[in-house]
Amino acid sequence: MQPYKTTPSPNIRRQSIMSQLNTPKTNPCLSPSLSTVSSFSNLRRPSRPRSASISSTTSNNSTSSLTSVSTTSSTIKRRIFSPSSSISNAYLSKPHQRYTGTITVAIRIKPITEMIPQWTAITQDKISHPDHGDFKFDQVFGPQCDNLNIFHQVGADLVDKLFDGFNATLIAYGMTGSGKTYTMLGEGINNNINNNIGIVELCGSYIFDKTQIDLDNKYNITVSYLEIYNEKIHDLLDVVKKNEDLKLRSDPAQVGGGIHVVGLTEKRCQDCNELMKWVKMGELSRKTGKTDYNTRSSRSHAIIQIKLITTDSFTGNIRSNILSLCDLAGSERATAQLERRKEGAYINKSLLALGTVISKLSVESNGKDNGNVGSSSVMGHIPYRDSKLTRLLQPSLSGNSIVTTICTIDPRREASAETINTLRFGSRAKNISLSISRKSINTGLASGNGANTNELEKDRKIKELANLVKEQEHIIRDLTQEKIQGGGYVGQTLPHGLMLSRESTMLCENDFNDPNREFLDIENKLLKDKINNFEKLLDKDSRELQDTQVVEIVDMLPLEVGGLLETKVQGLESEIRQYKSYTDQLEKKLLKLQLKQAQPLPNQRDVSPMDSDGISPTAEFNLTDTKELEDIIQRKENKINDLQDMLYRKDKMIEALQSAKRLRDRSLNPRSSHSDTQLQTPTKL
Ligand SMILES: Nc1ncnc2c1ncn2[C@@H]1O[C@H](COP(=O)(O)OP(=O)(O)OP(=O)(O)O)[C@@H](O)[C@H]1O
Repeated sequence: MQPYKTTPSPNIRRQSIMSQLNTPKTNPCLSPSLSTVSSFSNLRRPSRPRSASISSTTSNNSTSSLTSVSTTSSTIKRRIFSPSSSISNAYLSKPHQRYTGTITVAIRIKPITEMIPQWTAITQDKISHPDHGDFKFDQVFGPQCDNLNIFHQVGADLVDKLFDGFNATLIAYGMTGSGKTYTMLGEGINNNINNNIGIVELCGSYIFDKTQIDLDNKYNITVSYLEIYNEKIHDLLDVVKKNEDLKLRSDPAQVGGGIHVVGLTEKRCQDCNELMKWVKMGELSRKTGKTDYNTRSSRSHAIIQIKLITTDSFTGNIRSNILSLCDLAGSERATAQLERRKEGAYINKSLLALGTVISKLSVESNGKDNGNVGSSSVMGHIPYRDSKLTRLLQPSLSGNSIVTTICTIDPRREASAETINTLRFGSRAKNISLSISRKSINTGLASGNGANTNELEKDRKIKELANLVKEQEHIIRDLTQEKIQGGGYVGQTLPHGLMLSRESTMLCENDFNDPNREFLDIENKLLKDKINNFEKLLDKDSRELQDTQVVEIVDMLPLEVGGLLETKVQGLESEIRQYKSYTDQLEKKLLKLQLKQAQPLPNQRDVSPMDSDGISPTAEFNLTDTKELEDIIQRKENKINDLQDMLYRKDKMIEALQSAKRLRDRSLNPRSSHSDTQLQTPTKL
């Protein structure tokens, strides 16, 4: 196979990558110069990896061509994938519904100045050790391999799957200083050297390149960047809260498939430059430090997530998929520095947890392969919760994502123990089988997907608010035309919560030159009259509410209400009794007065003591003057009328109280009192 060069030759540029990948060639990454120390017999480029297979028969992989373009920085030669019909054919073809295979594992050997020790024999997909045996992988990248080549072999495929509707995860794993960050982010991302751009940027370029040539779909791309430092999750894109420990929440509706980092910043990107701007910004916040093996060692696990939201231009259907790019912190032996030791303990602990999870999943997968699915020996508990790292990777490792792991190794003798560990990790991961279904498409606003819903919900809210603003503008215009006077509406809440301010009403008040004003005044008055009439009618309606209707309402009330009514009615009954005795007295007094009125004027001997109402009969009968007598009679008559009025009112009150009593009875025993719906005549007083 022809080596991939940093600046591809023109014929490579125009040549389909897939056609290169499918041609059996010598692995460019295993230079013959290494054959003196390693076994390079049978070095042939595999026809195309490897463990994964697509259940559908139509198999189209990435077919993009290369081009070399200058970026804004003229010193940096950046390679992106230019549009070509072959690309569009690749991902516009009918996507597969299911992906089955295993985790793809590639090994990357770091170049070293010294000779690679004799203890290894390296082939295209195998590393052999005299003591530890053979470790089989999907791909072994030799020290000559550059990031672009690695991207072709493992990265482009993941991006293609992302566009096919799968989630995809790429994990860089290896000991400190072995080249994980170099692989993921390239050389000197922090000092803009960028001679050898990393997988993240290459994936980003490819993603944006793909979106540009696809006229059938619209794309939204966001990026998030977090680190797990000393078991705390930090948002690397939030400079203010970058040290806040973000919480994890289980949410199956999430695009990634179940674990949601609460409050994690997502930045929308228009192109790859913007995406890389955020990545570089995040890198500045990432915790680094000097270790025995690496002058700028990443002290945290970092996960960049690129979310691709695809909207079908014709149907409006929406789908979200995530590409997770993980640059793990490196495993290391204890160091003298206290700070590094503490970090190292956290790193090692979480890597151990990841190793355990991988190991268990691997055993489980082997069990399945051996037909032991369901057997308790193989279906053990997977301890995802042992670390934040495994928790975050849980959705990816448990079947929500296609996973590729690049294990970086440092071939120096002194790192051999770590190298063996890494190889073991890689070969276990390779055993893990995946069966991933393509993310279903969400139809428009009825999306069931959490993240889509969020996006759509936001769009819907924006539309709703824009409509509201328009509506409110109309209301303001209408109100202004109606020339609201005297601030009658000030402070009132109008439709949709619009509060009319004093200023806006002033505006209306001050405009007296409107020719329609008189007409509007009349119309206003008519409307007010109408309201009054309606209010009266409503009043009448409530007064005329029949007792039978009330009974129906009472029947609907819960039984406990009966108890409350009972207490209330007992009070009312006692009031009735008091009123009754009072009205009895009044009646007697009235009778007495009526009798007196009917009798001839008494003489002085018949003088009665002063009445309790303050009218002294004595005073009356001493008078001889007829006019005065008439006055007295008149006053007596008035008094009688008053008392009769009072009696009438009492009568009504008793009537109401009795009605309440009946309601009480019915609510306590609704069935038996159904028949008794007629109003009883009030007690004759
Ligand atoms: N394939 C490679 N080619 C050239 N240089 C490399 C390669 N891999 C790593 N290096 C160099 O080795 C050093 C350590 O690499 P890097 O920081 O990527 O390691 P790491 O695995 O991320 O370590 P840590 O876990 O400590 O962060 C860097 O200076 C890097 O440029």
